[in-house]
Amino acid sequence: MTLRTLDTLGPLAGRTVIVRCDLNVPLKDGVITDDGRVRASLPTLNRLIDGGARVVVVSHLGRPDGAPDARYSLAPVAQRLSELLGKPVTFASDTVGAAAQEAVAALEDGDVALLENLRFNAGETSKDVEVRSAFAAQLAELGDALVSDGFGVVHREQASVTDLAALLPSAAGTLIEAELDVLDRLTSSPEKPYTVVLGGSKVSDKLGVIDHLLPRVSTLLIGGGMLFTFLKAQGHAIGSSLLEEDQIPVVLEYLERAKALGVEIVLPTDVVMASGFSADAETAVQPVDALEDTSFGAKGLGLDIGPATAAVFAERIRSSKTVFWNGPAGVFELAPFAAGTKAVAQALTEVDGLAVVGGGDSAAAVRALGFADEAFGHISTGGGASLEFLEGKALPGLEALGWEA
Ligand SMILES: Nc1ncnc2c1ncn2[C@@H]1O[C@H](COP(=O)(O)OP(=O)(O)O)[C@@H](O)[C@H]1O
Ligand SMILES: O=C(OP(=O)(O)O)[C@H](O)COP(=O)(O)O
Repeated sequence: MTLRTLDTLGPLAGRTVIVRCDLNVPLKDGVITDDGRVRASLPTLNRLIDGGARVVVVSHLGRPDGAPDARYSLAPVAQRLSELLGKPVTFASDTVGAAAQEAVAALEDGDVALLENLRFNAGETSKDVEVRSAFAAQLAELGDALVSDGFGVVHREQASVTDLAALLPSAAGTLIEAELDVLDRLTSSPEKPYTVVLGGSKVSDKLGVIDHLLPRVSTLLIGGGMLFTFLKAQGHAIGSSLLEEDQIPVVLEYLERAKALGVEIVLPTDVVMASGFSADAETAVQPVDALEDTSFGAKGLGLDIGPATAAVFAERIRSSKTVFWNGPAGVFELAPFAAGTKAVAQALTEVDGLAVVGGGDSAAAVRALGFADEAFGHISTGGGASLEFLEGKALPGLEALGWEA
């Protein structure tokens, strides 16, 4: 079976359509610091509005504990969505119950309501299928059809992502279609040389993707927090840098297999070491066989790839025909450790081919560093989701829409 797309729902004028978006945006003191996911949701929403549907948007934000928590309210998102759509968006203070029902009942054709954070209800993320289905049934009462467009959550088995799709006529929105189109090109017939750049801090989460990618890629560039597990595995002293010791055997096996397959795993030759995790820490660029040879010795933290490594990574990226990048090369949030990530991002913009950025933090990083979305072939709205897709895993939120991997 293939993905059910919007056209399969038929004319939507006058129908009440629930749209499951991923509006999980970063917030600082209640202010949205990167509205990329809201913008990415606009094409589907505008299509439904223009088609005369009554649009009920639902989403999660952060990981509240199944109960209301003001820090995770979607209220600031409702305001941003209204600005971007150029029309009022009614905000309902609950996802189900009277507040939601009233907001939905008041909608005219082409109107939009956003309901409060789905995860304020324990039923959304419950592992108990019955609890989840009961919540999904309450959601289903609010509409006649479901458009699922939250690509960032398709790897989650949650009420609004999977259970709800079984209760209403359902289809994927255009964001999910666009994401799959690009990710499919990365998995089915990537033009070679195909380079994957990995970094970030979720080391063990991401090592699994290497297992699947090794037979498919030409080159793997390893930066970010995960590089230190590789360096340690090769016998280097790494000071107090991020390390997942139990992953050392895994990493050694990858290095062996890469050699056998003729895949090049490029590890840094230099690293920016720091006296502490702060923007005013003392720093020193060190070759990888002398990471502890600074005044801060074994207390030093490796927080970015060094300039020689950044130049090599950039050259490899630029000379590739297909590039996928997940995970910042360093702690880009702090200016002294942003250069590696900036060099990687810049090189991706210069690829003569397909360059894809995947991951919440990687996407936020390129925008924070001043790059325009259009400079890249594609910026995926899902970090975990895009990696699981590349790993070839079954994604429950896509299967609920008819997709078969
Ligand atoms: N050397 C490093 N040590 C510690 N943290 C790092 C290092 N390099 C990058 N990071 C951090 O990794 C985080 C992003 O990691 P991750 O969540 O895995 O990426 P993504 O969301 O793009 O998948 C950033 O906040 C960045 O500061
Ligand atoms: O931010 C998200 O994922 P990502 O950080 O992997 O891109 C999605 O909104 C999913 O959120 P979750 O990981 O809390 O289920």
